[in-house]
Amino acid sequence: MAQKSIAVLTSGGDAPGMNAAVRAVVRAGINKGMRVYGVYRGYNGLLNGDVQEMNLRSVSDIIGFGGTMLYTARSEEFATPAGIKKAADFCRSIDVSGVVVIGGDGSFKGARALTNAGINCIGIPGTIDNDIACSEYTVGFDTAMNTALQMVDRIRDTAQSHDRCSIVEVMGRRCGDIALQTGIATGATAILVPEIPYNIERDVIQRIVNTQKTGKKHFIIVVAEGVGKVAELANYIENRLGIETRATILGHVQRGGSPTLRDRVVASEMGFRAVELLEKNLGNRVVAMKDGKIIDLDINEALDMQRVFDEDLYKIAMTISI
Ligand SMILES: Nc1ncnc2c1ncn2[C@@H]1O[C@H](COP(=O)(O)OP(=O)(O)O)[C@@H](O)[C@H]1O
Ligand SMILES: O=P(O)(O)OC[C@H]1O[C@](O)(COP(=O)(O)O)[C@@H](O)[C@@H]1O
Ligand SMILES: [Mg+2]
Repeated sequence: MAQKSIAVLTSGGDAPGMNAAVRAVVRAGINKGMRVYGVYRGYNGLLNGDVQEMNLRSVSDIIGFGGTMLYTARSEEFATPAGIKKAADFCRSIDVSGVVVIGGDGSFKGARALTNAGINCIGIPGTIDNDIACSEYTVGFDTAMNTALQMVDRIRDTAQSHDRCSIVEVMGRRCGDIALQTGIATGATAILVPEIPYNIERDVIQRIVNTQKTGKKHFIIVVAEGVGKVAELANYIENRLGIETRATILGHVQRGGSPTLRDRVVASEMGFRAVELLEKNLGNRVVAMKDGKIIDLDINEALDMQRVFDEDLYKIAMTISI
């Protein structure tokens, strides 16, 4: 029987742990007797023929590195019928029958389109945002949260020294998970997320005033990117309460850095599962986490799911940060 060839690519925003997933795909594939190609710069690599056959040593020493050794991109050309056909034709030209796509929901739509064009694709959730509905965990989330935690702890030191209020915006696109987790872990007086409608007077000002009454003099407010407007909020608090207030947007610092143990382990498990699926000639599936276990499910089912925000955790945060 001819040797099976598969490929692996990273797409959309990078996330710490993507390298660990690439390593797992390459090593598991070779271990199963497959030829494994690394595709550079997301789907663009399939359009430009920018691929390299990997060996066991091609992925040495990358498990602890942030970013992605395969680089990543957002490709407009790929997301067209002509682009998808071109990518599928290129895969056929090098005998690649399956592709592991490590990325977010946009990348999964691309994986579905490529599978429909005849190349089996398996998605692995790789994004710091944790915004993939089908999976309770996405590779990169733990590292990003821990980076945000360290940064907010530092901001708290200076806010405390100056009796100030500090507002910190964290990433997450339309998802408030990084904000919620970071807010709890840093004891934020208020946490604003896009999933929960808020009222500035009730959910920020009143919470600050209540804690002032019990002697608190510095305040951390964590705001999700999907809520934004942190400079306006800082002005509002300063004018309304006379508390000196500073706003910080953490930004891309959250996307970098060495992946945590959790991200390395989950990425390794997910990469291995993706190769097992391709070995069985399955496509159009997404690897995910459910109840702490690695599962896989149909990509259409995955893309149709609606994310559920952890309102119970939000209520706990609001109850104990007083
Ligand atoms: N509906 C779609 N059909 C085909 N390809 C898509 C589709 N949506 C996104 N893609 C491809 O996936 C890439 C990454 O998607 P994007 O939404 O930017 O990031 P992420 O995967 O992190 O959510 C896009 O640049 C595009 O090439
Ligand atoms: O790096 P860019 O293009 O500025 O994009 C920023 C966005 O990417 C993210 O960091 C990660 O999102 P994706 O994984 O979906 O690409 C978001 O939190 C943020 O909104
Ligand atoms: Mg996304």
